[in-house]
Amino acid sequence: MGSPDKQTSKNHRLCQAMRHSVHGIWMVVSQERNMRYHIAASVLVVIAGLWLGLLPWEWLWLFLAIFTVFSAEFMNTVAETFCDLMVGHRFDLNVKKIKDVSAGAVLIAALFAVVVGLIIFGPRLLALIGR
Ligand SMILES: Nc1ncnc2c1ncn2[C@@H]1O[C@H](COP(=O)(O)OP(=O)(O)OP(=O)(O)O)[C@@H](O)[C@H]1O
Repeated sequence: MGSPDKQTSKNHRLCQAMRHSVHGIWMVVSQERNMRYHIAASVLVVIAGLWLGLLPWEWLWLFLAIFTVFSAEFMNTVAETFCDLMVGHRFDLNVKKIKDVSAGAVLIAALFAVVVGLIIFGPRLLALIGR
């Protein structure tokens, strides 16, 4: 993706808003290593789900977990970027609190995803091992 445009006014068209949203998604995916780990893990989980033939309600829980983690990572990136904009490399106790709490939110979302994964895949994997 090229250098960002210099627009500071509101979006006037839906396609303009969409373009900026896609740019935002691309920035997180291309710049945040953890986001790429989340995507890789999600792709593996979806492949495993297809292989094991999950039920519709199981897919719903899985996608809820996946998108909860993605959303938390996006908000974490927003918090980190805003903090860095405010204080740069200067140590600040409030910035530490914001960044740590924000990282904690991602961790909680990831734990939720692990629990959902265990509930959905655990019995199936045990059955496969026990064959
Ligand atoms: N300006 C700052 N003032 C105080 N503490 C900071 C500051 N910048 C970073 N920290 C501390 O360092 C930790 C790591 O900060 P950083 O911005 O690198 O987050 P990260 O979670 O490692 O980033 P990423 O999500 O990109 O991997 C923060 O959780 C916070 O405790």
